Amino acid sequence: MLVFPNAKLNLGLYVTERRPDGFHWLESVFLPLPWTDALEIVPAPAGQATSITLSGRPIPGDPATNLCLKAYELLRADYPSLPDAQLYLHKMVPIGAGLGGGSADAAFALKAVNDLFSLGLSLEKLESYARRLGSDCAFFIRNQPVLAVERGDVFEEIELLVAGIPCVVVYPNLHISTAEAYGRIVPGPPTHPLREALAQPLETWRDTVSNDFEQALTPAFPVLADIKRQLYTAGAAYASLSGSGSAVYGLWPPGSEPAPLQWPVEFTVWQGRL
Ligand SMILES: C[C@](O)(CO)[C@H](O)COP(=O)(O)OP(=O)(O)OC[C@H]1O[C@@H](n2ccc(N)nc2=O)[C@H](O)[C@@H]1O
Ligand SMILES: Nc1ncnc2c1ncn2[C@@H]1O[C@H](COP(=O)(O)OP(=O)(O)OP(=O)(O)O)[C@@H](O)[C@H]1O
Repeated sequence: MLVFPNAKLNLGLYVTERRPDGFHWLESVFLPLPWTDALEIVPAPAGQATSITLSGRPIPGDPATNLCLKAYELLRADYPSLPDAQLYLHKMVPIGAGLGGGSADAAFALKAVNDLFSLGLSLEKLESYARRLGSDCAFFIRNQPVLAVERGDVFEEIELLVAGIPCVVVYPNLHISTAEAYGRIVPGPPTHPLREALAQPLETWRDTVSNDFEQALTPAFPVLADIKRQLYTAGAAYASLSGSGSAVYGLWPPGSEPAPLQWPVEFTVWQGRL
């Protein structure tokens, strides 16, 4: 079975409180972004153990710790009749980018195994497995715009008029560790209530919708502010860091087009529509 795990963007992100377990409460809107990896899962030939073959962008760390394998093993612990499998991951979404790429791979692996081996798991059950693999992971089960609260893994419905609008995402080839980024945050309440701010026209978001990681990370990584400035110069109506960075994105009003932009060769840029 071949699936295409997509990335996500955070539209506003407020880290409101540190929890006793070291995690944080947050409030953010998650949007699916059609920038994808490719993941294939097939039953292994007789006598061959479960394995993963990686291609594309190099993933730091031991392949044995890949989140796709972790997802497979998590289900196998509860469904021992699952056969050995071969996983093939072609990585295209930048890592340590705030785009949730690893979490998407894990969530899509859960969904693919559920379909391939007819486990019959409900979306709620898949979400509860996903939560055990990472805070961002549960979002990718339903993979639709939501207001995320608590650890970023509890969702409320939200109506947004962003489908199809032009978007540019810029990854400055800078891996920011999520744990380290949270370590730089001083939690506090949102400056503007997110749901209300996002109900207003796109052009107003610049003044009312922000990501707490931006202020926390920009002193150490001024390139993030440079990219944001360039996106606004190219006509973006709204620009922001995604998640804990380092990807920065711009959104353009419906019917408009980003002005041509020049980026250093080591940057990776995605341009398309939401
Ligand atoms: C920044 C976001 O991408 C916003 O969507 C997410 O909150 C990050 O989610 P994630 O990458 O799935 O994070 P996890 O793999 O669960 O956790 C990585 C590390 O981030 C920190 N972490 C994560 C989520 C959260 N609500 N509070 C935290 O403090 C913890 O130090 C944790 O050890
Ligand atoms: N399939 C995978 N894709 C990416 N990273 C993976 C994967 N499996 C395991 N990892 C590990 O997770 C780390 C990346 O996690 P990290 O949370 O920083 O980035 P991310 O998944 O790209 O998204 P985000 O920055 O939004 O959390 C990598 O350093 C790698 O060791």
